[in-house]
Formats: sequence, structure tokens, C-alpha cells
Amino acid sequence: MPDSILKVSNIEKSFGALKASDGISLDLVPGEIHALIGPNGAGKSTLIKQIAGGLKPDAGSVQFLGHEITGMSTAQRARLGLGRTFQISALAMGFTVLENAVLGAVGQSGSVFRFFKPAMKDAALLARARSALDRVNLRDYENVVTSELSHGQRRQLEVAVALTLAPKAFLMDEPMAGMGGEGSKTLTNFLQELKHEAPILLVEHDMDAVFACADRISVLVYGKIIATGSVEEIRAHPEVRVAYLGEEDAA
Ligand SMILES: Nc1ncnc2c1ncn2[C@@H]1O[C@H](COP(=O)(O)OP(=O)(O)OP(=O)(O)O)[C@@H](O)[C@H]1O
Repeated sequence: MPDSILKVSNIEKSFGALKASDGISLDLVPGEIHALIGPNGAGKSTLIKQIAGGLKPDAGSVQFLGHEITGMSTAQRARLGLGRTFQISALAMGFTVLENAVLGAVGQSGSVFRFFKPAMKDAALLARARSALDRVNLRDYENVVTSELSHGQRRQLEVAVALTLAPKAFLMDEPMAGMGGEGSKTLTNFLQELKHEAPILLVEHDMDAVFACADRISVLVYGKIIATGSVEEIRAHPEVRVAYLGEEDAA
């Protein structure tokens, strides 16, 4: 197996008596979509926050492209090439699609608003933003105010914003949430292309999408990974069938 781009080792995080991350280790290798699944409250978002920054683990480490990033800020991690889309939209709803993409290209910290006006005249930033919009088929919408986009289009825009920083790996927290079957399929196809540029750690509830696109799946239950494997291995795994997939999917 090729070298890991992202490596999480023995992460622990407690909230009071609750162990939300109970010794989690996983990695992301070039060219793959590694899906993280698990029931509500299993600790998926908590893990993603510790990888992306914003939540400090009690113990354990996160390495990205050979750098120890456990103590780094979210912005430092983003600059190293760790891209992220959020479960809750981080888009500026009153801004146009192009403005959101340019904001992404400038960087993702709050202070970018200071540089925003000149950024909208910066040819290199505009080109980067437009090329990202092209890739998710939103170029024709660049002057539309983001609040007027459909839910699915907002999800596409979030991916475009992440793309503007040319990430070397992606963390995606439920990118298909609220999308219809068609939108979810289009995004799944796009992720299949994208993974060759930058592997993707994907948290997703849409099991059809996960089974259709994941190269590897890890199953998180009560803060512990109970299995990691291919789609076939996970479907057949006895503990996963009991703990997560339920009788109806086990057939
Ligand atoms: N800041 C916090 N303070 C206290 N408890 C928290 C905090 N964040 C998360 N938790 C708890 O940690 C556990 C894991 O939550 P987390 O959101 O990571 O789960 P999840 O797998 O992402 O769930 P979902 O699928 O519903 O998004 C839950 O029991 C949650 O209530």
C-alpha cells in the first residue's frame, strides 16, 4: 500500500465522562476515497474536527504529508493543503457565487474580509475561483447570490470553495446531505475523479453513495473503529452488520 498522506494515530478525546474518540487510528493513501461511517453520535464529526483543527485531542497525533499537525491551527493546516467541506454551510449567503469562491481562494480565516475588495480585482484569484466553479458546473451561476442557489448547488459551491486552495487531501463532512438522488450521483461521480488529485476522507450517511464510491470504509461505533476494509469486507463484517447496518441491510 502506498505511503499515507494523512495519518491519525491513537486519538483520544473525552467530553466529561464520554469518550468521543477512544484511541482512533486511521490513514488516507493517495488515490482513495476512505469513508467514515457510524451511527449518530459515534464521534465522526469530533474526529474530523481534530483532523481539520478547531478541536484539540487529549492524546494522540495527526500527521499530514509528513508534518506533525496536531498542534497547528485550522488555517495552518489549510495552507499545508488540507481541504475541508463542512456539515453546516460555511458559505456567505448574501455574497455571489463568485465572491464566495474568491473568498475561498484568498484563504479561509475571518480576516480575509479585509482583503476582499482588492481580491475581487485580482486576476489570478479570479481565475482560480472561476476554474473551481467550472469544475463543479457552477460557472454560469457566478453572479447569482448564494442564498438563491438550490441546496445541491450550495453543496457543489462548498466543494468549489475547497478546490480553490488546490488541496492535497480533502475532509468532507456529509457532502451529500439533503441532496436528491440525481445530485448525489453527480457529486459521487465528481469525487471519483477528484480522488486521483487529492484523496478524500468522507463522512457520509448516504450508504448507497458510500458503497458506490468508497475504496475503503472505516466503521466508528462509540468512539472506536470496529472495522476497516473494502465495501465487500464491510458489508460482510459480522460486527458491522449487527452494530450498524441492521437486519434489513444484512440480508
Ligand atoms: N462539544 C461537545 N461537548 C460535549 N459533548 C460533545 C461535544 N461534541 C460532541 N459531543 C458528544 O460526543 C459524541 C460524538 O458526537 P459527534 O458529533 O462527533 O458524533 P457523530 O458521529 O458526528 O454524529 P452525527 O452522525 O449525528 O453527526 C456525542 O455523544 C456528542 O453528544
